[in-house]
Amino acid sequence: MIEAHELTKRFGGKTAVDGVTFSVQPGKVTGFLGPNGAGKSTTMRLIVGLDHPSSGSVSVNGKPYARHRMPLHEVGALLEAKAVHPRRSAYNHLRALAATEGIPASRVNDVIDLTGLGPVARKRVGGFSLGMGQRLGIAAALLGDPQTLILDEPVNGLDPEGVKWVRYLVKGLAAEGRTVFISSHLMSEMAVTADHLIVIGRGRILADAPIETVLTGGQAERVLVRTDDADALAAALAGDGVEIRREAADELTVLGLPARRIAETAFSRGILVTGLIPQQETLEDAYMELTGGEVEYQSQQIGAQALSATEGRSS
Ligand SMILES: Nc1ncnc2c1ncn2[C@@H]1O[C@H](COP(=O)(O)OP(=O)(O)OP(=O)(O)O)[C@@H](O)[C@H]1O
Repeated sequence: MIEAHELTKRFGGKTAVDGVTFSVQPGKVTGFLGPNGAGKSTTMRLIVGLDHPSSGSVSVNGKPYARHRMPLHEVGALLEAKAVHPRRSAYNHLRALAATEGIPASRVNDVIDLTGLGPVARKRVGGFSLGMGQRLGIAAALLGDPQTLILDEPVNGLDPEGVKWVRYLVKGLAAEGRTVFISSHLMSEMAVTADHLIVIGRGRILADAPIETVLTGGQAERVLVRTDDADALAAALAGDGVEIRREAADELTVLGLPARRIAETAFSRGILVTGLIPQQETLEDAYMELTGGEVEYQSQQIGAQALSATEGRSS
């Protein structure tokens, strides 16, 4: 389990992580989702002690990372810019790492097999593709068979087969009861991988909830209804906590009532319903709603800058 309390990190005048409090539970995949510059990598670096908090605290399995005597056995981390000697082979890199905590060579071979690195294990890491480098980072994270896994953008640079492999790997690790914390800016990937989501924007937590709750935005149910008598149905459905929007002459959006209740009301009044379609927000919609104002570099601003630069040239 990972527990952060009022965790803050400032770089000069810039607050990268702004008083975040959250916990990452064992037995499920927790996605850490946010736009570029949101503070995901900084938070993960703070968890494993690569950066020190300006204030607040964070612990892994009950203690700060640095206080674990055998950290590779407790926490496996894949973080960007991992220092790997480019002239060393993947096998030797993993052997050296394993030696720091007395991990046997057989385990090195196991993680090489598990991550599909076998054919390149004796090659120099300097010549690795981004995807192979990611697999090596994941192999290193798994070396100590840790209870907690922290993976920063693990699918970055992987081909579709690799992306799928990571998905099944992390789900399998969580199913074994491990704590899995995985960052991404890819909403679509998180939608099929994570059980729980922590959404961050400009260093602050915007949502911390099961994935289904984030998908529905915690909002009332929304159902699109097609009917031959929209006026009569709207009148029959009106009530406390119910919002009805007229979309077209024969179409209503009803918020706050389940589809079955709408069908029952229509049936009891003899109103013909020709369509009843529960609307599910996509994770992308939910994410845009959550992070809309929290993006560090808004695309329209970049557009506006480009436009003014063009105008500058033409004048
Ligand atoms: N060492 C540093 N010195 C100064 N500013 C930093 C440093 N590390 C991160 N930042 C700033 O802190 C903010 C958060 O960065 P961070 O890398 O944690 O975000 P992120 O969510 O991981 O983004 P990305 O998806 O782009 O990696 C950014 O504004 C970044 O520029």
